[in-house]
Amino acid sequence: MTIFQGPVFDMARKQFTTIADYLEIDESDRERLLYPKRAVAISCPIHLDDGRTAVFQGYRVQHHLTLGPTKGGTRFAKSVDMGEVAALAVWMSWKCALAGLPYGGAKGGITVDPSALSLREMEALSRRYMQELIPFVGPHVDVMAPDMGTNEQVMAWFMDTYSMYQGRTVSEIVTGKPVQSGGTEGRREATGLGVAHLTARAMSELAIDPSRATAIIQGFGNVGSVTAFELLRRGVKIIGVSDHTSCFFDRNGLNVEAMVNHVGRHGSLRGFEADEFDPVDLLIQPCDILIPATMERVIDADVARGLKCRILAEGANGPTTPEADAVLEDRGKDIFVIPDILCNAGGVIVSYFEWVQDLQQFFWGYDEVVSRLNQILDKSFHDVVERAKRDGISHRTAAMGIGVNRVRLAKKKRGLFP
Ligand SMILES: NC(=O)C1=CN([C@@H]2O[C@H](COP(=O)(O)OP(=O)(O)OC[C@H]3O[C@@H](n4cnc5c(N)ncnc54)[C@H](O)[C@@H]3O)[C@@H](O)[C@H]2O)C=CC1
Ligand SMILES: O=C(O)CCC(=O)C(=O)O
Repeated sequence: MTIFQGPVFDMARKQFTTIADYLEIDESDRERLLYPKRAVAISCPIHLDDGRTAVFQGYRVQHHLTLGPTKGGTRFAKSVDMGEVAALAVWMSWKCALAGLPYGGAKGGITVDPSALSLREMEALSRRYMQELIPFVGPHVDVMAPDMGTNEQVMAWFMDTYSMYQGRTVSEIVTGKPVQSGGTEGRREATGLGVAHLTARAMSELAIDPSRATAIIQGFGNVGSVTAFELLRRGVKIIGVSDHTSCFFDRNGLNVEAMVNHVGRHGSLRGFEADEFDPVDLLIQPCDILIPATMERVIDADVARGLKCRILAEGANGPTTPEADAVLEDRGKDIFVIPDILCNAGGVIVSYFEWVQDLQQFFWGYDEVVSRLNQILDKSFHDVVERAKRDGISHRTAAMGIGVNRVRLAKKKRGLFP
């Protein structure tokens, strides 16, 4: 019996079994690699604007501490539970190892609909969450960052709350902060920039001309909107976009800039245009590039059978179920998959740069950040594609295989005492 349960953790467990079989990892070593080292559950009471007190459930899971501090985002969403954040923490470990970062994986969050909170309530909840976690985090223990439902402002509140407790500014306690508060140039855009950069690499592998390519993007938050903008800048036509409120599709291309402005003013795509598309059908429309940038498990076996894209670039974490992966395998690899732990690694890579800059109090310019980001992404992309070709395996198995093996070797070298 384990506290890590539910469909998302099951998915991480199934994927791990596939990788452990591929790497021929001993049965006796498997649990040590898969199960998180630490998991904290907290209650966060806050005063609501109407005077009532509400208690929100929060979590933080630290998957392994073998390579350095743990690292990963904080999610505010209705779906958050221990199983979901544990799976996301496990994926962070493989992601960091694939990119060669000196971190284990972590993830945390609060079960809440952030759109139902006022700004004051959001600040109270963010500060209370960090305050409850102070005994369990630290710049060399566990370093948080943004994820779904959180942003630069939430990171600034986290940093301020931790710093007040320490009696000095500790900017290296979280990443993804505003540049004005010790953040790095480029972190806000990093995940989307990385998704677009790797999508361009995939287009070049498949000899697709960006100026003739079309893309559909599910999710128009940090990752989805920056990816849309960056692909557009590279000449790709964005024909489909959705968020949790609305869905739009136009073969002639959507006005991405107007959409970004609308979301900036209204918080979502609701009311952008009257002419809406059925979100259930969006993912299976013909296009060159499909980018899921929302929740886990949106591409199940049925959706996978219906996909008509040539590149599946996973901006989200865990968008494709293991059953869908099996369908994609059966389809004979006609879709070039850029798996999540490779595709969306730009965020944590630039978070690493932010942490390093904060520790040194020596800051880099935007061009340096992006050039170092692209170097790491290019190497990871090359490693994954070559490993997949060499061993006749999927890109996901190759990416996770590289990540899991690096963690396994690090644990093996350190040994187990007594
Ligand atoms: N922010 C980051 O740096 C990173 C984020 N990710 C992953 O990318 C994904 C998106 O994260 P962010 O963009 O940061 O979140 P966000 O909170 O900025 O945006 C989320 C977007 O998804 C939409 N959405 C939520 N549920 C939906 C549904 N059922 N159908 C359609 N749209 C839906 C929301 O309306 C919003 O547009 C998540 O899986 C996250 O874990 C991965 C790596 C880094
Ligand atoms: O920037 C980070 O530390 C983590 C980003 C994240 O949560 C993710 O890659 O899923």
